[in-house]
Amino acid sequence: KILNEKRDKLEFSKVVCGYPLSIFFIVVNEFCERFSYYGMRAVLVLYFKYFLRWDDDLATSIYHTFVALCYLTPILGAIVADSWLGKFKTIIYLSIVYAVGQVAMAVSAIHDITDSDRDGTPDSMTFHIVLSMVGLFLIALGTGGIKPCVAAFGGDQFGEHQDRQRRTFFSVFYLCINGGSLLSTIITPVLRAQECGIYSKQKCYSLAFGVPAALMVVALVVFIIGSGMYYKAEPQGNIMLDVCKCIGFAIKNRYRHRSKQYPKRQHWMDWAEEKYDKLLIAQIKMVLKVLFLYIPLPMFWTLFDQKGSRWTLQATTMDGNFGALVIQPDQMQTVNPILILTLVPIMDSLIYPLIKKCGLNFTPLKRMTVGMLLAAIAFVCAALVQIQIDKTLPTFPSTSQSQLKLLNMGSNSVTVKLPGNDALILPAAQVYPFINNCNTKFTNLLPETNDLTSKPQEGNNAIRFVNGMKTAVNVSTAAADFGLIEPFYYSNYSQIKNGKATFTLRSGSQSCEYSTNFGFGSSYTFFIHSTLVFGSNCQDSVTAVEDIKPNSVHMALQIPQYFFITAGEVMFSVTGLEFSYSQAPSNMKAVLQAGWLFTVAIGNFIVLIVAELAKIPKQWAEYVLFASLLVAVCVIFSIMAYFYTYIDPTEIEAQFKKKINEDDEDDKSKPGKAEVEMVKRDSIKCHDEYDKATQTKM
Ligand SMILES: N[C@@H](Cc1ccc(O)cc1)C(=O)NCC(=O)O
Repeated sequence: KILNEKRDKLEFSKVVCGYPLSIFFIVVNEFCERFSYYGMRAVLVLYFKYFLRWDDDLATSIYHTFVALCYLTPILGAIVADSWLGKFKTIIYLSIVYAVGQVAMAVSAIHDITDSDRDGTPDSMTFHIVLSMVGLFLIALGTGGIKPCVAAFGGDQFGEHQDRQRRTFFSVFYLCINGGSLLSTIITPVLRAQECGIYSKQKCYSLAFGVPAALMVVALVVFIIGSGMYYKAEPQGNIMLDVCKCIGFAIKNRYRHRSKQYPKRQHWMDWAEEKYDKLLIAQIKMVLKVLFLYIPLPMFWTLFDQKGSRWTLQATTMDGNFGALVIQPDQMQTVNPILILTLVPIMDSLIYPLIKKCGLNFTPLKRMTVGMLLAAIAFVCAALVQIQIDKTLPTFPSTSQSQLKLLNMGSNSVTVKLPGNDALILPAAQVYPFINNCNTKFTNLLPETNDLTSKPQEGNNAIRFVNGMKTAVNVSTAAADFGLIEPFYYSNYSQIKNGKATFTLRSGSQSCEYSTNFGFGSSYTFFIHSTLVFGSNCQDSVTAVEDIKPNSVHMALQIPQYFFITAGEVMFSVTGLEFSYSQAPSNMKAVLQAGWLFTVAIGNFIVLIVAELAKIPKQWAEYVLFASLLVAVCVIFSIMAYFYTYIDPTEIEAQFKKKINEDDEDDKSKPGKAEVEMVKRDSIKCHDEYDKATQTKM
């Protein structure tokens, strides 16, 4: 009945170029949903840091917890879909939850709501924190819950004879994911940078969250419009409960019959045969076989998800000047979806057919193995880039050392003699950095200062001023205020972005301007000469002393690592998504999709654990460690894959149903046995549906 219903539905539904029209609504829905998710995610850490005023550690932890939660909730969504509501209703209900969550985030970012004194900052941070946490929880529930359902629901729209089209669908589906995420990761940071507000203008996080919220509503509406065209498989009872009970019974029964007197069975699940239907046992075997194969997979995601963390940090120590275009470190991540949009069509229409033409059978599991190797190569590239960067980094004092910097404020060179060191000549307006073991004490040389102990963060430049004049000077730029600097004293460091900066130097009512260009990640001490005359050009009266060189390794060097990780993603992830669908029994498609997504969640946890425990001092060595781990895991996976036999679940299910049907016919001719069988079958819910399906099919 089910198969016939599906065939009827598919025959009735409109077909465009061999594809069911319903697919159009599903891919547009995915495009909008991914826009919503990645758009919101792109500004989330900044929202925590600058709106909620959390420190870096708290912001990063909550961010990663949220991402991990988004990949844990698919299990919940899949269970609800496969056992209770069906995929269609699950997608609708959870999309509403999702949209409410996005709206909650947008509202939580309106500072005016609690800004009663109208000073631009919220007065009750608790309100904003609670609302945003509720919002994030609903989003995680929604995005994760619908994720396995949408992919599986799309797969359901194809008939048995449409294998090729279904494979293409999964590729197009992946393109839509990346099209949506690419657009949103470009757009939402721009929206965030706008200023908005009712009483006072602040960075517009509410707009940056509001647009993704609107897109989620669009996703829901588009999905509902397609409603009449979908094939909607009915859920077949609480299948997960049946599966758990069946596995539990098999284990218990096996344990009860552990003595040697009982003959062994082919598979440990066969110990459930006394109580459970053979079809259900066969379906569980299919799922377990695939889940077993999933065990090594989280390692791929462990490497893949470091794009957003370690690789972005690496980019902060690099030069992002691409001529007309200046790329910020976090914008480098958009290389991934851009490459996906080019690589998926190339792979599908050129590389895979070419490999097939060469007579090679490039099976899904082989593709996934190659995908893992490519990700390992990407990390080797990252390590090589890191080695280049390390060569350009300054030497900072270790915990047992101190640093002394001497600045000659005079107009002539001076000779300096430090205890236990040779005399040195220090030219005018120059800094001499001196790293010294803590046991040598210098007294009365310089007042205590908090100097830099690492490269400036996020590709910014750390700038300070030293005032060599006899009068106090006020220094400011559009982005920073250095305050009033007393005579022969220095300001604190301020962070300045790359590009041209103009500093205004002011003393009383008089002022002058000093302009200069900055690269990425440098540090300068600007020395204001005693000869400066306000009201005239002060360009020649300020000397820039370079404390830390600007980043000199170009960000373009990250492109090879992005290329390899994305090529790996196309081979691993796009293939894995389709593999999880095609190898799942009909009643557990969403569950296996959720299993696939669960490997992503585990991968994210491994990042957190390894980063915490390993504490490898050299970043390049950590990259090499991750690459080696993935190669080791890849070898294990290829051995497991070698022993995996591909199945056609529809075919197996049909054979079982046919067999059950034949047995039924036999039983009808044997008086009394049919009743016994009926009682047995009543206890297995899914059995009936399949039985009927086979009868109609035949
Ligand atoms: N390639 C990722 C999407 C992506 C986009 C932008 C980024 O900065 C990072 C990742 C992908 O396709 N993921 C699968 C998914 O379902 O989201």
